[in-house]
Amino acid sequence: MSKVLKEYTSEEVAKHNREGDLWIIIDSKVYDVSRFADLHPGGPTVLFAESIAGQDATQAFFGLHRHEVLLKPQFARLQIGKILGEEEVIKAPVPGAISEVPYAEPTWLTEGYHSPYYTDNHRAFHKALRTFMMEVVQPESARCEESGKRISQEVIDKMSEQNVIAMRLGPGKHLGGRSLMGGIVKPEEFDYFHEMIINTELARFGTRGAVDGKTITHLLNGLVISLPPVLNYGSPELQAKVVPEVLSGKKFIALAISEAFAGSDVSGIQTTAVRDGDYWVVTGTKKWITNGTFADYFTTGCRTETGFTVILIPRGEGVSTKPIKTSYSPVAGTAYVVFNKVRVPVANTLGKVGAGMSVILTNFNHERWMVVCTSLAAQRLVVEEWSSQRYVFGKPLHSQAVIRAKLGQMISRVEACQNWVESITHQMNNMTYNEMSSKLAGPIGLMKQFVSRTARETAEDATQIFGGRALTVTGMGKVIENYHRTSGFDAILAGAEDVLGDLGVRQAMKKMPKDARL
Ligand code: HEM
Repeated sequence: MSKVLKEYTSEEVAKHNREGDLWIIIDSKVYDVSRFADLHPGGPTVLFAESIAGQDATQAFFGLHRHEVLLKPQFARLQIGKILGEEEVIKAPVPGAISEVPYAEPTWLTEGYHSPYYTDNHRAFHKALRTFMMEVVQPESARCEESGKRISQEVIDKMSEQNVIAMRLGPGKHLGGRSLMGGIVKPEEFDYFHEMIINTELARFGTRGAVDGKTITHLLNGLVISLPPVLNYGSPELQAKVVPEVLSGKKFIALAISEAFAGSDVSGIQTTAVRDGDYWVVTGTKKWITNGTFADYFTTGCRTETGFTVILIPRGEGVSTKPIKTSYSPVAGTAYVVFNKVRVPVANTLGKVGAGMSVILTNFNHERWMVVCTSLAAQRLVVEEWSSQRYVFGKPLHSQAVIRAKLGQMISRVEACQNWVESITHQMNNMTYNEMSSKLAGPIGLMKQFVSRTARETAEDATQIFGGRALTVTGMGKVIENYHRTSGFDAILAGAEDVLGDLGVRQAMKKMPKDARL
């Protein structure tokens, strides 16, 4: 129940203007900061200034703090009343609401614009999902940001109740019989635009890596890349055991391909699996394994007598993991994994022995497209940050032409990427799996290269605009700092940027008509 707030006049507030008896007004709300002053991260003296103590400090406050500061319970309780006859102007975000900041949302979500791709069902799904994310996932995500711990089982359970985990794998038979977002979308209706909505909403929390976005995104990314080989190539018995455990969020799974020796170069892999009756004996190490520190299963690339084979290894005797420190979140559980003579039933082989390459390749296009979606959403969030510009020489920063030029570039990039990914998503919705493999591998490679390059350009531009603020992990520039630090990851995850650009051109060259001449 919200408490009834006392009402004061500005004159009454002005009387409390000294150390030990200090009130201020922010956006019509009256705060008693008498005792807080000594604890204030910006120090007490700034609060004693003549223009602040007992005064309306709205502009000074919003020039130095994000709005979320006032919403934190420990600071919200400093409010003792409001100014008589005035109402707050700056409102807390409403779960599910669409941002009104220009270009903060794609056009399909912007009032008065149209899209050929999204139906009313996509819109209803989006609204329900954003509300759920803001109410359930975002607060947990913020807690994890501070603690460095992975998200709680309770939140994972809530996500699996809505079948968010299953939906992250995209359309398909694994959705059969499930109630998706409380039944808003039927399993057979669920398409790649629904999945794109999930990917973008997950990445929309404002910070990546150590914080919100990737906390959650990465927790589930391990699954998105490692479960499809089980779904597509596991024996019925293996699927019946593993898939429900993972999709209900009770167990975790990681893709274990890359090694310190070989990066993602599958031909250089040194982890071996040697047959011993009905068992494989697996020995070797894996590096950079997303979700590895807490995974219960590892979809593992092994060298076998006849080539490269993928085997599902449960955590057990001989499996050990240790965290790798990266420049983003420990919550992603990035691990170094050691397999020491691990005995795994041969029945855990995914696909044919020696045919592991096709098992791994099956999912590449989908994974790269997913990275594009999440990277794009994070890029758009950086564009949204331009709404909170600091004042320089008495004017908002964007009154400078040089800043507007940068903003123009940032907006153009995010809109170009958005249009490209929507066009590709439309193709995915209308192609068979084989058509996607032959027609989209190249364009998705090129698109991923483009999106991750623009990400870094935008990170640079935003850093210049935000100046020193963009260097600090907390405070006004925190979204930019995080984006600048982590946007380069998307250039590496799911295939290095240059390699993917090259793949795109090589695929196109294959389709060049023999008689093409100028
Ligand atoms: C209810 C009132 C206030 C609360 C709860 C509050 C809280 C905070 C917090 C949490 C920070 C750390 C920000 C971060 O890095 O995450 C901070 C920093 C700061 N605050 Fe406040 N503050 C209040 C009022 C004010 C006012 C009125 C001023 C006016 C001058 C002010 C000046 C500063 C400064 C200069 C910093 C350091 C900013 C920086 O490092 O960039 N604060 N405050």
